[in-house]
Amino acid sequence: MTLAELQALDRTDPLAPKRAEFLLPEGVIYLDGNSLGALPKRVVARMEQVVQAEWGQSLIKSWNLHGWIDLPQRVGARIARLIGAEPDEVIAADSTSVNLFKVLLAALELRPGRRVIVSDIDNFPTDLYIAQGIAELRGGYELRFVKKDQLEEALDEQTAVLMLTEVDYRTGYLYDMARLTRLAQQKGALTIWDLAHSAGALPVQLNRHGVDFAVGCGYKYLNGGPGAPAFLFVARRHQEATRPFLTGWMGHQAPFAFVPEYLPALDIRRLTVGTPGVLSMSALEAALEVFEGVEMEQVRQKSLQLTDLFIELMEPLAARYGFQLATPREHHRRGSQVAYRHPEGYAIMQALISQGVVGDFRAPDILRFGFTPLYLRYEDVYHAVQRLEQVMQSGLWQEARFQERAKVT
Ligand SMILES: Cc1ncc(COP(=O)(O)O)c(C=O)c1O
Ligand SMILES: Nc1c(O)cccc1C(=O)C[C@H](N)C(=O)O
Repeated sequence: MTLAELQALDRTDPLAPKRAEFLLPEGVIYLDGNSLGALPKRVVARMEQVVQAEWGQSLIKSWNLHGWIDLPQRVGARIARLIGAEPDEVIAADSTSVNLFKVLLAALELRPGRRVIVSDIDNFPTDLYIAQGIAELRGGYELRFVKKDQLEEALDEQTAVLMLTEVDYRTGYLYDMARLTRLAQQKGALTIWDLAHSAGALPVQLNRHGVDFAVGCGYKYLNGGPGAPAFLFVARRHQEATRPFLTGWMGHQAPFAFVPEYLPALDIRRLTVGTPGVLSMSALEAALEVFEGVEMEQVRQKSLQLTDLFIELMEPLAARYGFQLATPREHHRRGSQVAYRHPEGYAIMQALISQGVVGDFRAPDILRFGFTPLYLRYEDVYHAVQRLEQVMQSGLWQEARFQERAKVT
């Protein structure tokens, strides 16, 4: 497609007006919203209000006056709409890792006779680390971490939990949530889905597929800001039996009764622990307002068009410079990112970033490009590929080869 054709597409794109709701640096094409979402303008205004007016003027009265105490549930309810859940099944809290710890421990308790946790060996490491920690804490568990194509046969009558990330953080591979949930449940196991790379990126249907538990990030496609609170989902049918083990006072039935005995809250609040981070929760709440009036099907349609376009425009470069597509071409197996393998991936990405196209690198050899339909234009995809071509043609990437690796990639 030509640049003029892509600009015409941008003019008729129903999501195009959303871009103006973000603060984006001039001249930068941001393809890393799958790691840290861009800044919604309304977050800036909300921060000003929460800090100056609420904290500054109303001080402690704000917990009631400005609804600080209900933020985790309010934010959870907004996320619920995006992931196919009911408002009372989702709560914002802690980090994804901590939430995974809470729901994995609770899920194992719901399957007491079973001793196996199944996951993908290529899952995001924190998920695997949390399972390792829990297995050590509880003792007697087998961690069955296998390749994607062995997952099905790894499930058996000993399996307590199948724990997966819906979109593979490296390749963008999108799991069949419906099928894997069904297969696990047919064996009597429970499912935990990590939605870090799917919430806000594509339509998720937790209840339609009968998912038991889920967790996810607030700072990627939900744009809540660095270290934004994460969220967790517990299907209503499990809420009463789900035991909290991080039994902090915010998960108590009556936190302000200050009684010595722990009694879990009667609803999903039992999976909260301590005082919510009001500033970051407020930022996430404001960021989620950007999704008002947006249907996830719309987002998905544009996301697939953007990623299709990128793959298409990359074909000649892939052939000439040896980029190997690591992301499935099939729409139903692709998340909202495109990844290429290249032995010089790190240097190439550093050079590309220096030219204003921000993607990232994942060891050992993956160049990763995230596509966020709320603030990306079709035109951006064209320019991103052009700049990559310049980086390769000019040999600029070779200058980055011997640079020291950044601490955070
Ligand atoms: C799939 C997945 N799960 C979990 C995390 C980490 O979550 P947190 O740092 O909020 O614990 C990430 C990214 O950081 C991720 O990609
Ligand atoms: N959470 C991150 C951080 O604190 C620093 C740098 C990157 C991140 C990320 O989110 C990484 C991301 N989960 C990934 O898919 O690689």
